[in-house]
Amino acid sequence: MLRIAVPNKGSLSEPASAMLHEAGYRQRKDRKELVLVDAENEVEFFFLRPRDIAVYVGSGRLDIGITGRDLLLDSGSQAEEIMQLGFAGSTFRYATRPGTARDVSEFGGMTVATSFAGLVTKHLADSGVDAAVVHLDGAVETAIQLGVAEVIADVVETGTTLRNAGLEIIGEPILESEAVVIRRTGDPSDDPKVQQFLRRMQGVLVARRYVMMDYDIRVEQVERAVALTPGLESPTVSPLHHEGWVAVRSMVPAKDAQRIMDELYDLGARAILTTGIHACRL
Ligand SMILES: Nc1ncnc2c1ncn2[C@@H]1O[C@H](COP(=O)(O)OP(=O)(O)OP(=O)(O)O)[C@@H](O)[C@H]1O
Ligand SMILES: O=P(O)(O)OC[C@H]1O[C@H](OP(=O)(O)OP(=O)(O)O)[C@H](O)[C@@H]1O
Ligand SMILES: [Mg+2]
Repeated sequence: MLRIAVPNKGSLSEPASAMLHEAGYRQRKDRKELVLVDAENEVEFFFLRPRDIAVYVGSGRLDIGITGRDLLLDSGSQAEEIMQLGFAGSTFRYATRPGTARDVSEFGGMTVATSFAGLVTKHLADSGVDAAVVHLDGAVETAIQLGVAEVIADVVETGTTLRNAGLEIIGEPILESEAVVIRRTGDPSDDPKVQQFLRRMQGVLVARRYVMMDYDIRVEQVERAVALTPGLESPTVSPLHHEGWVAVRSMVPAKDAQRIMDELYDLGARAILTTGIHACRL
């Protein structure tokens, strides 16, 4: 059985379970369930606090896990990223009240409040800045107002929380984060069970990002049309009964589909159809 750690709470939890469900795995119906065996797929899921996942995987107790890159790096565990999952995207940044500092280099002697003390301590040391770090569990934006720190370091998605607290971002992002699959550092990369899991997850990503496009076009225009729809490998081109015409089938990025349909139409393509992809193995 492949033993997989899944976030049980927070921003990572629901999208992780949704993705696993789309990949054909059983998921828990009750949020209080801590362990779930999916016998058919020979997988056992452990629903754990997002912060603890890298610890379990890094110690080798669980084979792989889903967590955030920021949590992985903060934990200092012996675990590494093996796949990006494209959700829970955020940046990790410093912020202060306006006028406090223009750059990280000016944080010397100040206190930085954060829930990611490992990450921040390392970043300050790497930047050669001597600042104190105070660890808080959450809602760190309020720490400045309450006089616990002059600087905070926190997850920023839209920036709304920072704005509402009257804070401004300082310096470049410490890190760009998203949900990732992790394994213990140095574990063999060719474990067939892990490989199968990753192929399934990859299939979900592709099914979410691409649509299938079909169209008919005159033979003389095929090369120009195919340049617009190169597909992942190469488009399928089949003869039509109507002489001088061919049918083309190709995967295109969902976000570009409408623009590509317009451009194909202008090239003379007709019967242009897009259909969703439910699952795939590349
Ligand atoms: N607003 C957000 N947008 C995108 N990702 C986020 C956001 N907040 C947290 N994350 C990501 O979620 C992970 C943190 O998960 P965790 O469950 O510890 O915190 P949380 O989502 O803030 O939940 P909680 O309600 O427990 O504070 C990190 O990888 C972080 O980058
Ligand atoms: O840039 P934004 O879109 O505003 O999102 C970022 C905020 O979301 C998370 O907070 P959460 O609501 O999880 O509270 P927490 O601080 O207690 O973790 C994170 O810690 C930031 O505070
Ligand atoms: Mg939070």
